[in-house]
Amino acid sequence: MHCFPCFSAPKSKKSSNTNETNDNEARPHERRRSDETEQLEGTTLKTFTFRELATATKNFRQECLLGEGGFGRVYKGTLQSTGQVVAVKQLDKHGLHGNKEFQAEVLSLGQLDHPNLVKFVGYCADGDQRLLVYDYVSGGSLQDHLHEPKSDRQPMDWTTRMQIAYGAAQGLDYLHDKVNPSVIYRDLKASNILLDDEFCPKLSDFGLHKLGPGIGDKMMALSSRVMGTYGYSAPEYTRGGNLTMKSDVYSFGVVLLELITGRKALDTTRPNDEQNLVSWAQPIFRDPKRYPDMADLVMEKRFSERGLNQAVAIASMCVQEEAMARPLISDVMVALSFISMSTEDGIPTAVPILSFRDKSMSIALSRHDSNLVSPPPEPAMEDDKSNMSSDKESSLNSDKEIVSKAKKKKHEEEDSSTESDDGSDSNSDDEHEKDHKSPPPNPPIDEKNPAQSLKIKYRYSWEDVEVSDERLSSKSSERSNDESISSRYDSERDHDDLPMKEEKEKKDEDEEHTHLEHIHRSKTDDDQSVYFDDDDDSGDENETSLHRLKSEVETDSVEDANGDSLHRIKSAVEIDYVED
Ligand SMILES: Nc1ncnc2c1ncn2[C@@H]1O[C@H](COP(=O)(O)OP(=O)(O)OP(=O)(O)O)[C@@H](O)[C@H]1O
Repeated sequence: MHCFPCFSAPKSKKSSNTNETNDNEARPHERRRSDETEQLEGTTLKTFTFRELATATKNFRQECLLGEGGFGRVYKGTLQSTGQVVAVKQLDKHGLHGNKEFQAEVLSLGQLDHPNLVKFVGYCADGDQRLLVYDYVSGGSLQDHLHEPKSDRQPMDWTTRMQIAYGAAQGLDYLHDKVNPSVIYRDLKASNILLDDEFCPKLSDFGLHKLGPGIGDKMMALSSRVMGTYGYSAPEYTRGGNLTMKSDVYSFGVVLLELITGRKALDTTRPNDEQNLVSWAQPIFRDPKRYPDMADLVMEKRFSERGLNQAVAIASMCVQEEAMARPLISDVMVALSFISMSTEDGIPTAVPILSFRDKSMSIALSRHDSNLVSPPPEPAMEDDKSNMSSDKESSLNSDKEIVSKAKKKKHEEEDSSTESDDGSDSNSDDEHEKDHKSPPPNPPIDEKNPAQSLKIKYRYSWEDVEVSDERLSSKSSERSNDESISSRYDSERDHDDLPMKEEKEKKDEDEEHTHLEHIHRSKTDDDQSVYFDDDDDSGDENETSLHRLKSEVETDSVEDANGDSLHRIKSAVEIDYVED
């Protein structure tokens, strides 16, 4: 039931123009035939004939129909040539685009590859038929598991739920942060999160909006696809169609709430004030004592209260009305990595190792240097003398690592707008905007709003953990203006100062609604500790305990086979448990 997907190095995006060859004009050196299926050189993407897919799906027989969504019907099929089981999506004809446009879009889709995305296998553009072929994901959707469970199935336990949330966050983070140009998911919801046999989540339906209804079908587009799904769509999106990555974060928050509560995003069978999950949850967010009441009853309270509090806090941050106040999905992902590893008592013993040797990380480190956009280095380029290398290898060989070190991931700054949009949209007058065109001002802190104050502490600390030396120095000054809490805690530890302690207790009281708290403790530029406050609101003042998270970051550059300079980052995170 456990799934610890690791990152795959994203592929460099090629200009889709180079692949806009019409099927009939295919040049022999670009394609290789295998029966009727063709594989595009340089990709794993295949082109299929209509006949081949008709055979695979028994002529699109009803018994093979998996369901029908906004883009068309989906059939289960078996490819005759390989025996591979696939899902074949037959796009509705009203949304048809020209062959070249279609091919450009699917080729760009074919570049997306991540363990938490449904694998796109290939496509068919035959006459007026447009079909997309995906790996078949056997476990059904999250919607099925949460809201239409089979009677012979055990209800999903807490850890599985959090691992699904973590995996989905990784998939979304990949689309937002790891591919260039970024992809806005647009329609994240429980029915679009498919689960394999081991409950590993795979996001489906990503990047399809360009293949949906065309310009002539604008109204249809607005009503059925662009506006997303009611209950999941961010308020700014439903109101005015303003679509950003933060809209995806909102939808993610709704899914996380569904996982926590077992309630549907929209449930018209419930009383009026409970039909919309977010509206129902909002007043509870302001009253943490009620958090345990939110939990899905089928879990029979088999979860740690602390983990629950943290998960609810994250969800509350994601579904904030104000888009700018929502966290980046990368922040959410890191937070969930800890919660998803929690043991029964809520104390994480380990976090998964994540590998970063790709261009995205280089971009993150040198955000303004476009020359750094280069392919990922070959795996065995340089002897890695540090013990991080063995950690990395083991992460590749095993899905689950119980280790004390873990790789931390990068965070984009709010001003990384150069990567923040779906470039496929960039040359269109599409309805969404760049997520961050300029460094956004921090929204004013509303101390009465626990979600907001949580967010601010949280984001600052994570940025500090992972920034490079160069960035850290600039962050230090920023931090010094905003370190009321950290300096308070630091002084307290260093000097055991009684008045300060009293002040802390008062502060604790003031912040009794804060459940996920990260506090800076910077030692050197690349050796920092961050403390997770484990206060579970048990009321026992003497049992305050903290997880110490120590981060070490190392960077270097190496040359690839072409002599191009590649930047690498190695980072380790150590967690230990300290008594306050
Ligand atoms: N790769 C896949 N493997 C297994 N089942 C799939 C796959 N892709 C889609 N399905 C199933 O096919 C059905 C239709 O899926 P589709 O994504 O087209 O629509 P939807 O998610 O139900 O609705 P919407 O289009 O509004 O997102 C769903 O039951 C879905 O779970």
